[in-house]
Amino acid sequence: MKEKKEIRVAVAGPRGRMGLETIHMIAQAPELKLVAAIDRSHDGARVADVTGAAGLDGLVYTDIDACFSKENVDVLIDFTNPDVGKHNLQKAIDYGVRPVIGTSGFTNDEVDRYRRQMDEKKLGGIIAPNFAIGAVLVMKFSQMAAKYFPDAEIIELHHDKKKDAPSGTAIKTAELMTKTREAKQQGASDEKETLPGARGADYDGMRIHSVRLPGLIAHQEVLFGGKGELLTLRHDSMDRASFMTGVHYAATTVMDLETLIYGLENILD
Ligand SMILES: NC(=O)C1=CN([C@@H]2O[C@H](COP(=O)(O)OP(=O)(O)OC[C@H]3O[C@@H](n4cnc5c(N)ncnc54)[C@H](O)[C@@H]3O)[C@@H](O)[C@H]2O)C=CC1
Ligand SMILES: O=C(O)C1=N[C@H](C(=O)O)C[C@H](O)C1
Repeated sequence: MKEKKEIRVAVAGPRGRMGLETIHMIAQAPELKLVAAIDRSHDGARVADVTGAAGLDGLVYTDIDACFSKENVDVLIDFTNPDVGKHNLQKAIDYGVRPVIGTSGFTNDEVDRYRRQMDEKKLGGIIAPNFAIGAVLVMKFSQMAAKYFPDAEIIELHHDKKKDAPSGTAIKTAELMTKTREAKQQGASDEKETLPGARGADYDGMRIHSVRLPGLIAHQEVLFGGKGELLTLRHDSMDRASFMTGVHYAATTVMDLETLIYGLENILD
C-alpha cells in the first residue's frame, strides 16, 4: 500500500482564538506537520514559544512571501480577518500552496475570481464559512426546509469580540436557502421600523439578526414559520474544538482537489 505523505502546513493567525486551536489540533495530528506560522509580529520566533504548543518545530514569519519562499508548504490554514485572509489566499495561489480558509468575509464574486485562477493551476483549496459539522448540517437542513417554508428568519449569536456581522455562516445559510425558497419579501407589506435596524438585515427578503454577547461562542438558529407551525433548527458551538474535525478534514482533502470549494458541505460524503 502507498504510504501517505505528511502534509506540510502553515497557519496564519496562530495567536488568535481559531489559529491557536488549529495549532494545537495539528500538534496532535500525525499526518499534519506544522512547518511555519504567519503572524503580525514575532518574526523568527519558534511557533512553540509563541503559542505554548510544545514539540512544534516551525518558525514564525511576518512576511508571507518570505515564508512561502523559504519553507516547503503544502497547505495554508488561515484564520485572520477578511482583508488579510484575501491577501493570504492570493499569495497561496501565487506560490501554488493549497489554501484552507476559515476567515469570513468572502463574496461569491470573489470566490469565483479565486476559483478561476486556481482552476488554471489545478490547485485545490477550500473556503468554509463554518467548519463545525453540526453547523454545516443546519445549513443543509435549512436549504431543504426553505422549499416548504419560504418565511424564515436567521438569528446568529456570537461572542462580543467578533468583528463582522452578520456571520459568514448566516450569509452562507441564507444563500443556500435562496436556491430552494420562492422569492418573497417577508413581514407585513406596510411594516415600519420605529427604531432603525429593528427588523435586522435584509437578504433577498429574509431577515438576519446578529446577537453579540460575552459568554457566547458561535450559535445559529433558523426559524421557519408556516400556517399554525414553527420549525426551529439550531446549532451551538460551545467550544472551538467543534471546528477542528472540519479543519483537519479540509487540510487533508485539499491535497486531492484541483479546484476551489466554497463550503464544507460540498466535500462531505
Ligand atoms: N470557518 C470557521 O469555522 C470559523 C471561522 N472563524 C473566522 O475566523 C476569523 C478569525 O476568528 P478568530 O480566531 O476568532 O479571531 P481572532 O481575532 O482571535 O484572531 C485573528 C488573528 O489574526 C491575527 N492577524 C491579524 N493580521 C494578521 C496578519 N497580517 N498576519 C497574520 N496574522 C494576523 C491577529 O493578530 C489575531 O491573532 C474570523 O473571520 C472568524 O469569523 C471563526 C471561527 C470558526
Ligand atoms: O467569528 C467567529 O467566532 C465565527 N465566525 C464564523 C462566521 O462568521 O460564521 C464561523 C463561526 O460562526 C464562528
